[in-house]
Amino acid sequence: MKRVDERARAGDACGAPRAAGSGTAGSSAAAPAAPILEARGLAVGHGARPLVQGIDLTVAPGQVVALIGPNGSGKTTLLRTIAGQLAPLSGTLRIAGRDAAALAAATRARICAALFTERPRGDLLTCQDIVEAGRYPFTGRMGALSDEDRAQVRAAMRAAGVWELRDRDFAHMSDGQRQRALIARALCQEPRLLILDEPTSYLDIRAQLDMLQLLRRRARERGMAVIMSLHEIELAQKAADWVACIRDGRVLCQGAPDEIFRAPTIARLFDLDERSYSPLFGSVELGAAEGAPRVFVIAGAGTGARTFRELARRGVPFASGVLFAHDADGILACALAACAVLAPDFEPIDPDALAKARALIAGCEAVICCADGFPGAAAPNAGLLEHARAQGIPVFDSAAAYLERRAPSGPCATPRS
Ligand SMILES: Nc1ncnc2c1ncn2[C@@H]1O[C@H](COP(=O)(O)OP(=O)(O)OP(=O)(O)O)[C@@H](O)[C@H]1O
Repeated sequence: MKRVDERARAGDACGAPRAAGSGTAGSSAAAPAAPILEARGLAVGHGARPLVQGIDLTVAPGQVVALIGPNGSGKTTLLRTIAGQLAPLSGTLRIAGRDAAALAAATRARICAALFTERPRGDLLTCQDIVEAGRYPFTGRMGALSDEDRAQVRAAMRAAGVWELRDRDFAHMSDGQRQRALIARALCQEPRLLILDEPTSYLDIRAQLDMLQLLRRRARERGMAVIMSLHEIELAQKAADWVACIRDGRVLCQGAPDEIFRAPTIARLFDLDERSYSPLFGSVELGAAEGAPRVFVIAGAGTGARTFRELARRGVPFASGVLFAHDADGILACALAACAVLAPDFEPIDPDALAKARALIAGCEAVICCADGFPGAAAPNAGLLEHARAQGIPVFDSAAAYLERRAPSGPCATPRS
């Protein structure tokens, strides 16, 4: 148990760790713990030609680092290099303070566990047999498990939610169940550095959250460091302490999630329209329907979300306003509306914004009013409803009501009083 205790102390000493990275973000005031992984000027690739180069990355004990970037950018290649499956092309790579190239396989296996997307065949093996393989770096030549090893296996299987499946034929488990078993195998290896390639693949949303919470707990309580690639950027935003963005053969930028998950950075990394990414929710929307607005939606305080999404799904371009900029409807309208009229939060709505909204209403075939009322600073929006009625523009109370009465290809057929 000495090994575990020492590691736990390393985690405690680490506190809330922060990687040095390449300096794109600020630095912690606390003395940094000795890094478990340190790359300087590292180049990785499959042949002589580097795929990603100039990689400066530091991972401290207890830290969860996410690699994000488009398909084929080299995240797996970097992880395979860290795991020792590929040799670095140039630069330095140090693991637990030692040159990674000089680490014997057995030594590396006592420091690092890795899980990639390939699956072991597992013919004639049970789920527990597969997980037990994670203890082999610590067993003797014969591979006999001690009571302590078995306890570690049981604890890891329980933590990963596969203890109940221990006797199942591994080859006949579902993809998600196998993924959880392989995570248990990696965890029972008690790595100081856990290397995971797309660990959330195959997992349902509940299992994804459970797994990421488990990793965070291990990082916090035992000082285990994690470096993983993630395609779900909203999960990376929530689970990682540090995020490295890989694209165009380099680490485009790296930093704490608050620094990375901003619309311009994510839009540039994935070639997205800036408006479609919401840093507040960490989510990506499908985007606005094309064309001039046909409907004007009066909403606010989250009352418009269903209507916005329904119109977007049906390909109906819409405008909305006047919305407070950081109201949930204001944020969503920025992504889904052809035109959103916004006002500063908690301030009286500016007459210019109201005039703009009235002009948009005049160009629409219908108004959908989702708002229950117009309290406080939203009071002037009541005038928009009156304006629509005075203009003879039909008013509906939901997207469904509007879509039902709309002529298939023309303007709205039946006005609502
Ligand atoms: N064994 C290999 N030999 C040669 N090239 C390879 C090999 N494996 C991957 N590549 C290439 O290296 C590039 C980077 O692949 P890699 O799997 O590292 O990207 P990734 O960022 O993990 O992608 P994804 O998000 O799609 O999983 C790709 O162009 C890929 O075709």
